[in-house]
Amino acid sequence: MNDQHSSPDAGRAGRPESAIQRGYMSGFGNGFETEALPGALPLGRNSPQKCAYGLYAEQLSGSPFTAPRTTNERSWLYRIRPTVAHWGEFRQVDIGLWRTAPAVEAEVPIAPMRWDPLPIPDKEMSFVEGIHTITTAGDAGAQAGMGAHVYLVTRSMADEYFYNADGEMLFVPQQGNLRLWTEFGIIDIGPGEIAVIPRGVKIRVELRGGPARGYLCENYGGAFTLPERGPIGANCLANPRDFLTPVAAYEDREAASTMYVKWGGSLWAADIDRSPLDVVAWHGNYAPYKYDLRRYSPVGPVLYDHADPSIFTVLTSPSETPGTANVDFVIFPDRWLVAENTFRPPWYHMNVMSEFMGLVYGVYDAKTGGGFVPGGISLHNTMLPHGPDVDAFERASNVELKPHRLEGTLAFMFETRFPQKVSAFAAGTEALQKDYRAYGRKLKIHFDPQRPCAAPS
Ligand SMILES: O=C(O)Cc1cc(O)ccc1O
Ligand SMILES: [Fe+2]
Repeated sequence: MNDQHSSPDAGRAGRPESAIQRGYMSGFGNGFETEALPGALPLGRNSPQKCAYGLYAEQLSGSPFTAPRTTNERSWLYRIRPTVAHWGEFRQVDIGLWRTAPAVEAEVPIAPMRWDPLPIPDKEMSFVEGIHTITTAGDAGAQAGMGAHVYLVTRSMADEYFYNADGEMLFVPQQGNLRLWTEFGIIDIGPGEIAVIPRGVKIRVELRGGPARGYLCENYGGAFTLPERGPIGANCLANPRDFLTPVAAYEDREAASTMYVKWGGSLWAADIDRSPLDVVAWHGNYAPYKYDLRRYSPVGPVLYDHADPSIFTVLTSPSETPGTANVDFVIFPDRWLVAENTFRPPWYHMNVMSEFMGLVYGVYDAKTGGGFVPGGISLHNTMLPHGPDVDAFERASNVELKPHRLEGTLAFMFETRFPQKVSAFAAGTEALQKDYRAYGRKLKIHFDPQRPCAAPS
């Protein structure tokens, strides 16, 4: 745990070195308020002439000042030093395999693509070093689109901090547990959970236990929010109360450190001499959060047919066009399948949105023939045909249709309005499955003009 201790303990000059509070506040997009020292948060105002404890006030704006109320996001941070005082001389450093849209590096085949899980290397890799971009879409500079990455982490960041100016980051852990030390407090996540770190929020990513692998959606567009529920009403899907935002926790710590910033598609580094995670209190609605995907309450067809996957949207990043998401984060969790006289897995389809999929655990019901395994990735790009593999088709066409519980499974999709470009790394890695492009050709012809009745064969 580095040299943080439980709160508060005496450090240099008898001052507490940190106040490490653990805990979360419930709700989505609330106006939260939290303080790690009593009275650190100014009452009834944002900018007192002098802040309590000699803190500095700083506003972090996630939306334009003038955004409508529903999308207006900002927080007030009361910190030991404002961010500008943590600002060293930045130099551009190697960004490794992290790419930012627009990044046209490889020919994108007009074919479905699939990858085996990227192996976790033996060498030491921090979160910042371990980002492997698979696809990019849109244009980060235009605040549209996303990057879809796999992170491989084998070491904790130590005296290293990071913030992303290019997008907010949605973590989808697949293996191993992470502790996200953020300016706003501490978030622990593992497989089955997600976390969202808004654009500009400083973090230090630590391992809790063994190495970690997961997926990361870098959303360049509008902040993720909950989808409308329409006629579903006030309950089910992802319920706001299950989203958890950490309580304030700060470090008052001097140490030679490095601040990394991803800004304009490049990685920048500066030497700093104090922890920038020095926010003693904060209030506002722009803050990181986590969510346990197993709390998701799916709603689906209870009589017949297969509904569009939008029923499983956990979070959506809207674009300016209604109903046309910059990115949707959609999951395929445990649930009952009960539809009568129905081909229950996903249908064959072509989609104007492009689909990046991952598997956290279990088996995905459209791909029962193997090849889409936990930690793996598939890409079904704009208007490219896809659907169940031959195994899934034959099974689901012939199975006796009793109520069936899909158990121990969690697949997800980053679905964007933009076509996805494949990174040179993803196009060239051994993990790319060369034979996946042909899976559709294994489907048999069942057509028989003499047999109008669709009885199972
Ligand atoms: O292609 C996929 O596997 C994802 C998906 C699932 C589904 O149930 C309906 C449409 C869709 O794109
Ligand atoms: Fe699809």
